[in-house]
Amino acid sequence: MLGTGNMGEAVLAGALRAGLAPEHVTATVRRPERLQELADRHGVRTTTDNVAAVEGADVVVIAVKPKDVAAMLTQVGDALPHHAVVVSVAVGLPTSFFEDRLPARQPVVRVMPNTPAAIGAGMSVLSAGESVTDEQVALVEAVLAGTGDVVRVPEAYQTPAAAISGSGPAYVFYVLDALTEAGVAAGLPRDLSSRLARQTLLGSARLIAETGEHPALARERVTSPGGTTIAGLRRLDQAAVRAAFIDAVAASCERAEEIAAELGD
Ligand SMILES: NC(=O)C1=CN([C@@H]2O[C@H](COP(=O)(O)OP(=O)(O)OC[C@H]3O[C@@H](n4cnc5c(N)ncnc54)[C@H](O)[C@@H]3O)[C@@H](O)[C@H]2O)C=CC1
Ligand SMILES: O=C(O)[C@@H]1CCC=N1
Repeated sequence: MLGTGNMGEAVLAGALRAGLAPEHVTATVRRPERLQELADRHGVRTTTDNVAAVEGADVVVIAVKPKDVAAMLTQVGDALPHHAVVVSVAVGLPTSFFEDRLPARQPVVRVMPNTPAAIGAGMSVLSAGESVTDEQVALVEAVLAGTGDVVRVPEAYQTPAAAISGSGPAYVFYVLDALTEAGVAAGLPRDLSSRLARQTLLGSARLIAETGEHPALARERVTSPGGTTIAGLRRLDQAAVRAAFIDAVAASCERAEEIAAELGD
């Protein structure tokens, strides 16, 4: 794991929970004070030496910010074992960005995970590059299996997928925070409001997951004619909340394209 920050550590934690042996994992960081912290929390080997970390590796996950990826590839490219699958989680950067900067035929897999990976409840979308075998994709899927659901998609879907499932937890936390504040505004103690909002979000998500029901139908079953819910939904429609979500996802997609353009691909 090269660059073990928020996302890298979440993927690491999920994979370890599902049985990946910590002694087979090396996590790199830039700041030496993170070395002991990561080793204590996860039992993995840690180092600031990216080149040493990739020696003998079968899978090399690159989890630095998109702007730091090119320098990382320059640094480790020649040290990568030929068979090592390079897995990128960087938003915006296509597999060709990596293939153009790595030795010929180095296998590259692009993954967009999300932070619930840390507790095995993540969503990852995966796309294989030019030189990846089915066995190598299966190996990456096996590593990711502990982080939650994994789906293989055409690479063209990576940008919108990043906007829905990659950034999505932030939007959901935003809604949770807003609902909690709304409860406080309506007179509930903060702890109680937070508990009601959190369990409602969890229960609603589980209900949809377990019944497979369309969310619009599930919403209709909460909405009594002339009742309280329709009064609230009407305000959400007046505030164009649905359109705001559509705009938010479009803005996220635009930003992904911008990042790719800024970084040369
Ligand atoms: N945060 C999220 O929810 C998601 C992030 N991503 C992607 O994950 C990547 C990382 O994002 P975050 O974890 O949020 O950022 P972060 O800043 O928390 O993590 C990046 C880590 O890389 C380290 N780093 C930078 N250069 C390094 C080097 N040369 N050697 C070793 N370590 C180095 C930094 O010190 C930092 O700990 C990005 O490419 C982002 O697009 C993808 C999906 C979701
Ligand atoms: O905000 C970002 O750029 C990253 C990518 C998807 C989620 N977080």
